[in-house]
Amino acid sequence: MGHRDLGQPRLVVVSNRIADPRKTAAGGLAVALADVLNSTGGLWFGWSGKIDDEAPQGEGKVHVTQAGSVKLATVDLCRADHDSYYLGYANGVLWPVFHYRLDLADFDAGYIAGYRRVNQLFAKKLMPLLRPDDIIWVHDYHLIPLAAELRALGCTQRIGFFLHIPLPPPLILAAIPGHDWLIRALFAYDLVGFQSQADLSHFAGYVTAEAHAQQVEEHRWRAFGRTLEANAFPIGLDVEEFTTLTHAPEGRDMYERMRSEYSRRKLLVGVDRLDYSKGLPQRMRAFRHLLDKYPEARNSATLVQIASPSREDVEAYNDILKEMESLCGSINGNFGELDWMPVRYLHRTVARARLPGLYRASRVGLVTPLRDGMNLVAKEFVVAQNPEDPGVLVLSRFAGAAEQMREALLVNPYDTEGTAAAIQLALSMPLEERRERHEHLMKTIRRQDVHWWCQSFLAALEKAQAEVKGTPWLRL
Ligand SMILES: O=P(O)(O)OC[C@H]1O[C@H](O[C@H]2O[C@H](CO)[C@@H](O)[C@H](O)[C@H]2O)[C@H](O)[C@@H](O)[C@@H]1O
Ligand SMILES: O=c1ccn([C@@H]2O[C@H](COP(=O)(O)OP(=O)(O)O)[C@@H](O)[C@H]2O)c(=O)[nH]1
Repeated sequence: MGHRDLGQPRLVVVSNRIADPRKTAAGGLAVALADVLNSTGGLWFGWSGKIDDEAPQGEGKVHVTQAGSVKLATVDLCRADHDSYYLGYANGVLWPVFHYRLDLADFDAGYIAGYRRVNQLFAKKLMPLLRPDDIIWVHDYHLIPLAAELRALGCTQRIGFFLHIPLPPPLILAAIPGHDWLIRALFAYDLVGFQSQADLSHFAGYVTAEAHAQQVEEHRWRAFGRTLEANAFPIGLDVEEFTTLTHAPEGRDMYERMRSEYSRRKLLVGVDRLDYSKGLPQRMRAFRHLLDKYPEARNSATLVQIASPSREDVEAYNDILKEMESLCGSINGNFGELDWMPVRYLHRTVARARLPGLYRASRVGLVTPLRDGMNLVAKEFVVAQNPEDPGVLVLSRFAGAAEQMREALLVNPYDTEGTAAAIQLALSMPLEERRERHEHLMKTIRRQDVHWWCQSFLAALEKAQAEVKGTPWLRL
């Protein structure tokens, strides 16, 4: 995909997390959007990552810089806004509920006001930067009401929304106090995209049952006086970029080092943010079961688990760190030998440039979330493999990626024995079967890459009927 031509609408991307698109970032959303904007150019607007203790509530300084063909505009947040919007509502309410974890949600009534204030702030700061023919693409659960706030300020441009995380079944969604407000806000967009068909069907179920929406065409629903298009657009990788990274000096160096360190053993690898949705304790228990039940794995399989620190100020994340340390410690204590430690656990972020070498040196990739919007690590692991001697992906059926990646070994991460058996199968899989599975997975990953994702979403948005002028505006 080349830069958007003169005369074509400019792409404006809005997301909470932004990154310099010329550098690598951790977190699937920032990685994917940097890849997209690097090839299209445009404006990327979001939170600066800074907290300004001087700023009053609902206010923040805007910083504008140029990064190659991308203009970056970022806003600071004051502590109270950051805490109620990002830690509170986005990551204390929406994240757990959208990942089916009502038990972890903190329905503090104060959070929603901060969430709304920051969405209003984003709308206010973005408006003056917009051109009449811009096409605006808003990302993720932090910014669901942004289009409605922009519309309230007179924005008539096309606006699309993509949800990177799962959308739960209607009755789980309906547990959020004010859920109707959130879904009503979605109808201010012209197009809403989801990661999977499962998410799309939950959306259809919710709007039909709770908002009495009418389905007017295959992918169009009418409610609150507006018609909205919704569809599934599974996010992909920049396969070329990741392949280049694999063969770059840093990738090769990492590969060589891992191979020589583990020349006598088979490596298993896990790379995740330390998040309860990623199923890390369940993975450790499955690995422990493997060592217990399949003695041939002892002294011959080593699991390298990277757990990148994440959202440490959100209460629901407190326990997982201790649980992981205790599980890894007890596995090493019980099964380790003087010359072999079963688990190498790193509680830190590893630079993305080093990951392909680690993936390529591993016989098994473990991607076993309890729920995940997509999971780009699953795709990265496959792309980094040597096609002549590829490793095997063990993938949770509850990751969005499982809808596309049927040739992985699909597991139920809650089933310790079943997951251990799949790991054992992966460790002993014959070369021919590994090659066949890898070839099929690569075909899908190449066909539905990040450029396909971006082009198909934007093509649908450009076609979506502009119903903005003269629409009686739904006030939130
Ligand atoms: O920004 P953070 O709070 O540090 O969190 C990092 C990102 O996590 C989530 O990523 C999701 O998007 C990925 C790409 O589509 C997808 O593969 C993954 O399954 C999702 O969990 C979150 O949705 C992003 O907003 C965060 O930036
Ligand atoms: O220590 C780490 C951990 C993760 N990542 C990257 O962060 C992204 C994680 O995206 P994913 O979709 O798997 O999950 P998310 O963290 O966005 O929920 C992937 O590109 C990883 O390569 C990284 O660079 N270093």
